[in-house]
Amino acid sequence: METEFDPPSPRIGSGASDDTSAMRLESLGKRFGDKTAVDRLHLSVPRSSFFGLVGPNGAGKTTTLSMAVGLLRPDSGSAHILGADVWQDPVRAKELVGVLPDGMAMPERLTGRELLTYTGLLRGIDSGTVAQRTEELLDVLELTEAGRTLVVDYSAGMRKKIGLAAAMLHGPKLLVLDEPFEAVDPVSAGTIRRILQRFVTAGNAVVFSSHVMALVEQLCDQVAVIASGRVIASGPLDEVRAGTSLEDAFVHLVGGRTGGGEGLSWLAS
Ligand SMILES: Nc1ncnc2c1ncn2[C@@H]1O[C@H](COP(=O)(O)OP(=O)(O)OP(=O)(O)O)[C@@H](O)[C@H]1O
Repeated sequence: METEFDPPSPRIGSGASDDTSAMRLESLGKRFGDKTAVDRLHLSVPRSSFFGLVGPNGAGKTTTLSMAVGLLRPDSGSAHILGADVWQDPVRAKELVGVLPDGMAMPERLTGRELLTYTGLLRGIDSGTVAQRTEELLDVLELTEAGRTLVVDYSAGMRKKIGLAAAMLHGPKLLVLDEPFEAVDPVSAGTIRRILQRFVTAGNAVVFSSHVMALVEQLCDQVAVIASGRVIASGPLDEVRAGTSLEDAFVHLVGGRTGGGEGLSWLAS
């Protein structure tokens, strides 16, 4: 297991020629005013891995993932996706990655089907392939009916699913998903899990953030814990949880408070 005090592992190299990582972040930094959201963060995601990113609220997960995929410009450091520099070679990097951002802004006045068609054509995919993939994705994600509904009328879970479909449409090699299971019903969550597992089995990689430790334990072979904008532990799931549950390891690593029963006496009276 790597901790922030360990020397960088051999996986964390430098330069685009190191192609052993699906995603490699080096000394990534971002400040918002006085607030350091991401603090010289290093992270290496092996190819063919199902990688879970966990951390307390405000730890910097969304900011990190946004910089990793080219949605937010870092103040410092670099991000590579399968050897492509996200900020020097954005077109190549964006061919390789599919992204489900947190709270993604969507064209609200399109139907789900139109959204996927528009996304595919913008990606430069021929219209026949776009039409075929669109129908397949709508079917698999149980959105066939919703394909005729305007996105503005979608529920939170439907938004996640159509966002995931849009992320997968161009056949990326890496999926970066911010809270992909949030607000998704259990049946759809099972479908998404199976789709992602097949994607990884085929040699691709998934990075996703979640607050649901049981889900991360169930799906991921690799995990990183982020706190205060830094990776405080990273590596194979079994090494990070070190014989305990991931939840216990998480609380231990981030120094969680065990209290909560004291105070708020007015509420319990
Ligand atoms: N656009 C912004 N402007 C100012 N501060 C920001 C902005 N985006 C994020 N932050 C701050 O940066 C820190 C990291 O936020 P971030 O959203 O990356 O955390 P997170 O780990 O994804 O949190 P959560 O688990 O609650 O979603 C927080 O303190 C947040 O308030």
